[in-house]
Amino acid sequence: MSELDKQTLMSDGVKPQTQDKQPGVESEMTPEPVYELESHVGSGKLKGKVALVTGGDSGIGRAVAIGYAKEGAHVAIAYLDEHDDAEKTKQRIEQEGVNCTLHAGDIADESFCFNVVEEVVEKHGKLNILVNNAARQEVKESVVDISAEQLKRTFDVNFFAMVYFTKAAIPHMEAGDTLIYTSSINAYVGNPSLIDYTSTKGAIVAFVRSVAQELASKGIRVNGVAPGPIWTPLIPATLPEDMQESFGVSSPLGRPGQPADHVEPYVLLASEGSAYMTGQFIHINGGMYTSS
Ligand SMILES: NC(=O)C1=CN([C@@H]2O[C@H](COP(=O)(O)OP(=O)(O)OC[C@H]3O[C@@H](n4cnc5c(N)ncnc54)[C@H](O)[C@@H]3O)[C@@H](O)[C@H]2O)C=CC1
Ligand SMILES: CC(=O)C(C)=O
Repeated sequence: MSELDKQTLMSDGVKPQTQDKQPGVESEMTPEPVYELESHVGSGKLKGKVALVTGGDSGIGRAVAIGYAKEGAHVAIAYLDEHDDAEKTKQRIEQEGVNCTLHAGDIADESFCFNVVEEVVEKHGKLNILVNNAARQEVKESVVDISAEQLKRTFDVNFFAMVYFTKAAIPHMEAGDTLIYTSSINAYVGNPSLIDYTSTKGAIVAFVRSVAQELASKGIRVNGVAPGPIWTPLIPATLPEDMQESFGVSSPLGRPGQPADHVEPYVLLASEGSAYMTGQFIHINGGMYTSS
């Protein structure tokens, strides 16, 4: 049994629970997600680098932000308004002896995205790693129930914001720097109750493959991660309790994923260990989908 299985023992599934606002709050979850493992001992893979992680206050982004700090990177976090989660993450990052800055605001606003990048470069002097990870979702039974407002908001936050951050970051990046995007298993298998969300995740896959080709000649690598069912605030904040009943237990590995399952794959994509990878996606889904 892995350390993660021992710590979480969620092979019976999650206890369905609801939060009344999105983004959800990690400290209100029972059990709280596992975002850090003792088995991840930093070895300076990102020493002196500067990383910006959107959605880095909680869930997958928090795990990645702390993992990068353990590897020696200074970290900036963009998030909407979950200030308690963000402060807790900042405190943990600073325990690693690196700097952390918090940038609260709505990434649907293009000027906010450009300002965050400028603030990061001003404060830290450079930007080496951009993790485009923040997202939202709303369950609807049918495509005909998706309002124009929901469709626009989901694309604004999940896809257009990633494009804004990418455009803002590239002028500050050089050979060896990396861009990383969070997609979803849903982009590969479809999801009839998250059609707009799933479409944004498909757009991200196409975007990564295209930008990777553009930036290869500059030595800037562009990759992504496609998580499966992961126990994060997004779940109680957006999925009805009946959809949480079987969350992750039908995966071949028999449990929901945890944010901590993402740390070392995101470290790999940010570091020299993946020097010959670009335009690729790593699938973290307990074996629920096996392809590229
Ligand atoms: N939890 C899961 O089962 C899966 C999650 N993912 C993806 O993982 C990524 C991270 O999500 P989780 O860690 O699951 O949840 P989370 O709720 O911890 O993270 C979502 C983040 O997005 C940020 N955010 C949302 N709207 C924003 C806005 N308008 N402006 C600024 N920030 C905003 C929130 O502040 C939050 O930090 C997302 O891209 C999600 O689509 C993909 C597949 C499965
Ligand atoms: C699989 C997936 O993307 C969610 C959020 O459920």
